[in-house]
Parts: sequence; structure tokens; C-alpha cells
Amino acid sequence: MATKEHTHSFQAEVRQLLDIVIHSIYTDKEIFVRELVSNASDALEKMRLKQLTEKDVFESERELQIEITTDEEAKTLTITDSGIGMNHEELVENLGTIAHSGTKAFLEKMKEQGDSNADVIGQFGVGFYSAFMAADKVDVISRSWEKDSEGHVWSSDGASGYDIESTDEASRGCRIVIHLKEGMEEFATEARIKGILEKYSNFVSFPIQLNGEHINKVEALWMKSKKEITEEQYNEFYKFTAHAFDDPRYIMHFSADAPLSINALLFTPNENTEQFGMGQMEPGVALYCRKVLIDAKPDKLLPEWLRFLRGVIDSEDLPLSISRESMQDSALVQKLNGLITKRYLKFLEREAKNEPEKYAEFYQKFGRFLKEGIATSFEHQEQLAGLLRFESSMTDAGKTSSFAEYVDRAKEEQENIYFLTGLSREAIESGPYLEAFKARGLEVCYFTEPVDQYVMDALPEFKGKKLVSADRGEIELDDIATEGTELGKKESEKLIKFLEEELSERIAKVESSGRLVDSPVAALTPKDAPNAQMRAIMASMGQEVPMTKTSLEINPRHEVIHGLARLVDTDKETAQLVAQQLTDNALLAAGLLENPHQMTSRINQLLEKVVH
Ligand SMILES: Nc1ncnc2c1ncn2[C@@H]1O[C@H](COP(=O)(O)OP(=O)(O)OP(=O)(O)O)[C@@H](O)[C@H]1O
Repeated sequence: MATKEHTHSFQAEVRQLLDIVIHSIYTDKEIFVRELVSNASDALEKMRLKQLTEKDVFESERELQIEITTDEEAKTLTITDSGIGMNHEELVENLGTIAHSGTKAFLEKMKEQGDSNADVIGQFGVGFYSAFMAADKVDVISRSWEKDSEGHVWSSDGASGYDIESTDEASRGCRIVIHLKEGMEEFATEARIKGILEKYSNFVSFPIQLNGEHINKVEALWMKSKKEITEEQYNEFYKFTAHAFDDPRYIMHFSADAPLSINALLFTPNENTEQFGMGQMEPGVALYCRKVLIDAKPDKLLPEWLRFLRGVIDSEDLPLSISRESMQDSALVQKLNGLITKRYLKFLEREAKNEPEKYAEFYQKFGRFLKEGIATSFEHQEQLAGLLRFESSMTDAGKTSSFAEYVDRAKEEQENIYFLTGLSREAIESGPYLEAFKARGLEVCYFTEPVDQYVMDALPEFKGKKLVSADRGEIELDDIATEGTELGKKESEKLIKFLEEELSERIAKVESSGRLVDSPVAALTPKDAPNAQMRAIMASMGQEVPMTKTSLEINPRHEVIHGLARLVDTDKETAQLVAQQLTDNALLAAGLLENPHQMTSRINQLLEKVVH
């Protein structure tokens, strides 16, 4: 029963805010339910803490919960909590002025923009006052937890001010009655409210009853300690949040207090659906703030190449009202992104070490994402490079290795890590480049996926060792003693001169080197020019492939080279044919031969000479 009447004016800033809220064309009006439920949950949490220390609590036996009722006839939505409540002074302070910084920032921004831009509400959230987006009158019936406190009814139409009356009929906590304005009747229907609660408030720690039905039955597992959770619970939670039918491959659950307060539960799914040609996955790690959903599919929370992860990240440090648009620029979100990505990669490092076979399976399905990470940004390159797996000239077919293992196997003074890209292990091993490295005991990593060319182009080094493609002309390899006598210096110079003249249209440079073992010649790609793999990718993408002349390396110990050197003096015509054919052979082996048509007639000419 009301006994005393007060009439209060809103602080000027509140009036300004309400004016914007009421007249805004912001479409996501449902967020006011989230804001009010979140306030109720905060008030309950404060009550829970009070009960630990205070003896004299009003209605101390009352259950801590949120009750929501809808009344279609009266066009009202009522949200009741048994939290700490507010006394007269607190009602004036909290619901008549603007206290929290988020709303202040909101008003600043509005002033800057000078109009009631719809998006801005979504960017900042306006807490309690958002109720006026849907209401033409709001009653707050509240009684503080303190024993000697009185109950009050705060009431406003969101215009100039509000009334506060005392009442002796209030229970502890807050009952907020939203009188819906015309066109907002949907918020008085049970189904609509149920949908909103399921979307935003599924994991609120206190029971939420909607018209007597308990709605939020799934626990916010990520806020609990690992020890309290069974594998079964994790799996069930994964299925619930990721809409999955199978169990996850990896579960990573951690919490941290510094530098940010984070509770994260991340699931790596079993299958990579992108492998089945099902299109690009959507990001699926939801962002929460103290168990209240901020965004179910934020696309800037983690790097794009982690889009396969599912689960939840909860950070107390984020304002509840942070929205999709403002997330991208939020320094906090960027920090979260960096921290969590690092943690996840560390997690994978541990898994790879402890259970290499399980990791190999993961890598087979999800390695592509790690490679995407290397190719698209520098930020986590070193960690990502450490997670790569590949076959090499020192592993058996089907067995993989890592860069760290490569470095362990290499001699300490070896400054480079050598690799080759190709279509398959066989293609690389039958190519012209490997023999020089094999003969010197140098390991070469094999990369056989088309995307590898981009990955290796983007990756300059691993832990101080340069990554060098073994088909590059500028690599200096030590001379080694192999069988056969070397061509004399004079003959060699003469032969090189002849070859450079004869091949000038196709070849930039001819050199004699100790690199080759079994082949008479090899074509090497100059520095910075696209190699065979890259040229194939460019051509398949319809890009113009630049003309680059390769250099030709000759093996001064090879019989064919010795023979050719003799022919230069004795039979120039045959020498020319042999030189051209050797070049074609080298380009063909390197995957660089663009015009094979002349080969057949040339081979026929050579055959004629042989059978004569
Ligand atoms: N159900 C409630 N029970 C007790 N106090 C409440 C309740 N709802 C709101 N309040 C008080 O009113 C204040 C203002 O609420 P409002 O929603 O505008 O901002 P906030 O909750 O502080 O900020 P935000 O919503 O951005 O987190 C709260 O800080 C709280 O003290």
C-alpha cells in the first residue's frame, strides 16, 4: 500500500539518453531482456556473497532465482529477482543518474555524431534504460536485503522524471514490470521470451523460471574447475553448444586471471567439414561475459584460420554491451585473440609431444588450417611452423617429421633448412634437385600439397635457420669428391661459352659446379622467380606467368658433358642438338619445360646420327 509520494526529475544526461532510446530505430530491441536478466543475475550474485558474511538478511531463506512472467492480456513482462534489491537512496542513485562509464561513453559518441544513429545503441548497450525501447512505463518494486529497510515502487514513463512511493508489500530484491508500448506486444508472449532467454541467458548461474518453467538447465561448464567435470559432461556440452553429433577430438579448458580474466573451453571437432567440400566453416567460439552471451559467432575473437574451433570464451573484463561492430576495434578483444591463440598452439605442441599419433591424425585433417595461419599472418608463425609435419629425404614414406627434429638431425653448422615442393614424394625424388643434397648428407623436407608453395614462400625461417628451397640457383654446396674425372679448366670454359651462345634465348647463365652427382645438367630457378610449383598454381588461377630464364648447371664429371665438350670441336651441328636436348631434359625434369614440341623432331635427328 502506497503511503508517501515523491516526484523526481531525471538527471539531464538520463533524459538525453532516454530520448535517444525511446526514439531510436534500433532493430535489436530484444537486447533489453538480456540487460535486465543480467542485472538480476548481478544482484543475485551480490546477495550470495552478502549471505556469506552478513547474519541479518531480510528473507534469508528465500531462494536465489529469477522469475519471469508474461501477461499477454495486460501486455506486461515482469522480471523478478531475489537479489540485494535497492533502498530509496539507491533507487535514486542507480535509476535516476548515469553511473556506469559505458553509458557515458555512449552519450559522448552520440554528441559526436549528432543524431540518434541506430547502430550506436547496439555498440554500447544502455543497461536498465534499454527497457524503454519496448516500454511506455516501467515499475520497479524493490526492497533492499537490509532488515530495517523499506520497500519502494519506482515508476517512470521514461520522459522527464520518475516517482518513488514506499510500499510494505515488496519482497527482497527487485520486481520490474515492463508495460509494453504499442507494437511491442511480442515481448508479452512466452515463446518470444523463451527464445531470447535460450539465446542469451542459457548459462546464467541462478535458476530462471519462465511462467513457472525452469529454462536454463545447462550449466556454464567453462566456469567450473576441471576437476569437477567428467569427460561425459564435456562431450555433452560440446554436442549442445556446437550442435554436433559426435565427440570432440580435443578438449582444452583453462582459466587465467592475468593479464585478462578468461575462462575458456575450446573444442577441436573430429572432422574438418571443409575437407568434404562443405564450404568454409563459420567461426563457432561464442563470447560471453560472466555467463551472459555477447556474441554467438564473433568473427574477430580468434584468427580466421581457427574457424574450426567450437566452444566458449568468457571474460569478465569485457563490457556486456560490447557489440559485433565495436568488437573489431576493441583492444580487449584483440588481446584476447592473441592470448587464446597462443594458448591453443601451446596446447597443440603438448599434444603433439605427448600423443604424436593422435596429433598426426589431427594434422591430417586440420593441418591445412595451421598452414593457412602461416600464409596469412606473421603473428604466430614461429609456433605454427613448429607444428608442421612433413616427410623428408630422411624419413620413410608415410612417416613424418618436424622442423625441430630436422634441426636435431642436422650438423650444428648447417645454417639452412632445405625443402622441396612437388606433387608427391615420388615426383620430388625423381626430380633433378635432390641428388646433390643426398650426396652431401643434407636432409631435404618434402612438401606435397599445392598450398605448401604459399606457406613456404611466407615462412622465412625456423628458429634462426633459414628455409631454403633446394631448387634455387644461389645455394652454395660444398664440392664433394665423386667418381669420374673433372673436365679440364680450359675445356670447361670453352664449353660454357659455347652453351651460353647456343642457349641464350632460353637460359640466363651456364655454370659448372660440383653440386650434381648423377645428372649431366640441372635447371635452377633464380632467386625471387616463381619456381615450377608456383608457376603451375599461377597458371591454374589464370594469372600470367612471367617469363624467367633459368640458369643451367653442368656436371663436369659426367660422361655426356665430356662427350659434348669434344663434339664442340669435332661436330658442331651434333653438339648443338645435344646442347638443346640436354636443356630440354633439364627443364622437363624441373617441371619448367613450356614447349615440348621441338623435342620429338630433335630426338629423331639424334637417333639418325646414332644409327648411321
Ligand atoms: N535487479 C536489480 N537489483 C539490484 N540493483 C539493480 C538491479 N538492476 C539494476 N540495478 C542497479 O542499477 C544500476 C544501474 O543499472 P544499469 O543496468 O543501468 O547499469 P549497470 O548494470 O551498472 O551496467 P551494465 O548494464 O552496462 O553492466 C546497477 O549498477 C545496479 O546497481
